[in-house]
Amino acid sequence: MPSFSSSLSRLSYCSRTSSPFSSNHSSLVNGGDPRRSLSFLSASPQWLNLDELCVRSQRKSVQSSVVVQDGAEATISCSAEKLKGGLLSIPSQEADKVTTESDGSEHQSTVSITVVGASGDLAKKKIFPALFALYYEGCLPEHFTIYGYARSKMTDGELRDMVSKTLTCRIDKRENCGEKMEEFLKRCFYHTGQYDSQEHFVALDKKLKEHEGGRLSNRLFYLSIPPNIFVDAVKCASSSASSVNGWTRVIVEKPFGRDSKTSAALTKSLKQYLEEDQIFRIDHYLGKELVENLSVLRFSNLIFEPLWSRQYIQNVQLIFSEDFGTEGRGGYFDHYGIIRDIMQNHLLQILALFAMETPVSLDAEDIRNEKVKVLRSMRPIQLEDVVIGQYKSTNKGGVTYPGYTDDKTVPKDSLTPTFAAAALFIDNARWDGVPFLMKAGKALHTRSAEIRVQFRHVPGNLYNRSSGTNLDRTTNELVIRVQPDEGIYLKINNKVPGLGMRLDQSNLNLLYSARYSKEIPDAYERLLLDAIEGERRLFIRSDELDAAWALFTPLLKEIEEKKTIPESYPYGSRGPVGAHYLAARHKVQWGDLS
Ligand SMILES: NC(=O)C1=CN([C@@H]2O[C@H](COP(=O)(O)OP(=O)(O)OC[C@H]3O[C@@H](n4cnc5c(N)ncnc54)[C@H](OP(=O)(O)O)[C@@H]3O)[C@@H](O)[C@H]2O)C=CC1
Ligand SMILES: O=C1O[C@H](COP(=O)(O)O)[C@@H](O)[C@H](O)[C@H]1O
Repeated sequence: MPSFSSSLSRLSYCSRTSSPFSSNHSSLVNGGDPRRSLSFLSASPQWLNLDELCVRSQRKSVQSSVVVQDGAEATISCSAEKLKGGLLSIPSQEADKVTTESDGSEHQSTVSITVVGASGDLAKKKIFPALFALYYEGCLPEHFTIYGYARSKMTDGELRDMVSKTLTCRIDKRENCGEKMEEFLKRCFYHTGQYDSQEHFVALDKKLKEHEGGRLSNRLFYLSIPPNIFVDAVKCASSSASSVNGWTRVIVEKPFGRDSKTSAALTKSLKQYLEEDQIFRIDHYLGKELVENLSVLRFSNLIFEPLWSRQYIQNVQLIFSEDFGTEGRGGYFDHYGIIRDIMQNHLLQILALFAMETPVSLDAEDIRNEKVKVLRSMRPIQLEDVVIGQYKSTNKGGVTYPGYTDDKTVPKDSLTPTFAAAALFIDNARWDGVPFLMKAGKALHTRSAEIRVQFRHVPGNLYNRSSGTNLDRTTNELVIRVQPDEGIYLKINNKVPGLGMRLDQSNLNLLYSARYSKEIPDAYERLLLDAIEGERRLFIRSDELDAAWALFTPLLKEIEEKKTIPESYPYGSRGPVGAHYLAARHKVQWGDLS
């Protein structure tokens, strides 16, 4: 089967790297006036013409040389307002370039990645392993350095020991893995510092410069720290350790506030030190393979797009469940609860991607514009359309599973929901009246995340008369299984083979592990690579965030003010029964339970 791709996307996992950071490569876009055509080297070549570059760089001071078609250098200069806080002063895409000097030599760029909060759980579990996977796949630039930054005292060697314990080799590619790990670890360093100390960030800057060796330096900071110290760290990183000649970007982990007000305050504070296009708000669900595939499924298959509306779809279900509790994260979780932890971000982002209109292009801004429109068209969520639950201790097979409030970091009288189900509506022409049901819970019977699309019944019920099959009960269902066992299947009705006429329901099944031998990259790999490349499509823009909080804040406030008591459910169960009544009120049956 031939594979295909657009010029902006990866052909396959990291084939976009086959060139970019290591080779000199200049070509013409536009096909027109060569002086208006710029050539940049970035992982997925991002072609910009001069006008576009100037538009993107507005409010920034830009003056730099670029390579044009004939190999000569041109200097571009767009008007500029000076930036605050000593932040970067040239557009991100530009800093990925390799400039050909007049003597033909190359001035290569380098990327320094600082994991702020490197001693923490997320850094160990996800960030360092993802960076290693990118390195292993040849996705990182030739010149890169990784710095861990945290208050804990550690030497480079101790960081390497810590990191090496969580690095894994891909199942499908074990050759040279040990060697690659060694090479990778040699590129990892550690700097001890406080998050609010300019002095400590100045010292970091000095070390980064030594590694950058005078190259064009690009810097990525990953804030893997609790949210109350985001702003301190951004302030110090931007004023004391941002790049002077390349881009500086900051990946911010959730939670982005806990309601509209706190989220707006966080955005405002971050924007004192960063431009919006430097802020990469991560929602790791957007980096999951099957979530990425959602738009491909819909917009590249003629058979789906015409059905994607209220005319054919009866309801859509977005389901997240985990078969473990808050173990170890109770302190964080109790302040947020499942609605903020999963629904307001992960599930809502999937909903927006699912329901958006066709974007003008696959450009980040075009996609995010469409997502925002969906979020802003959503009907305020009514408390009666929501069920909340909290898991309680249970004993199964002689094993006692703890209840949520048994966690020592959780107050005994906590009303924080660990489960929620909700019916949401999009009041626009495409989705009028279609319930979008969300369900998210911890300590349930299984770990899974899926999108279920239940279609309307076939009118006429022809087979009811001849074979007793009530097609109203066996409607088509499209299931996109995000995890585990990534796959897409469509439930269809078919005839049972034989001389009689009996109907059955079967699955047309695309199971990824059967179809593709290559291991699916972790979401953090995709997102880190995108951040390095300046691809913003899978990151949350501030207006998206505002719209998401505008939808959930009144509901959260009402639940908290009314001190709504969550329905309890046993650890390891299918959640509170209230979720079934909620679905039934909207004439829906949860697909994962039928
Ligand atoms: N862990 C996960 O699975 C997920 C985490 N996140 C988010 O990612 C971020 C990091 O998560 P995680 O690694 O679990 O967080 P941790 O609680 O492990 O914190 C990370 C590091 O920050 C420092 N730190 C912790 N508390 C404080 C404090 N009160 N004041 C100053 N420094 C502190 C510690 O480093 P030191 O003491 O050495 O300075 C710690 O190692 C958080 O925003 C979290 O919400 C998001 C999704 C999933
Ligand atoms: O953001 C979060 O996600 C994890 C679940 O992520 P997954 O990729 O393992 O499905 C969840 O456990 C955590 O509570 C939440 O903060």
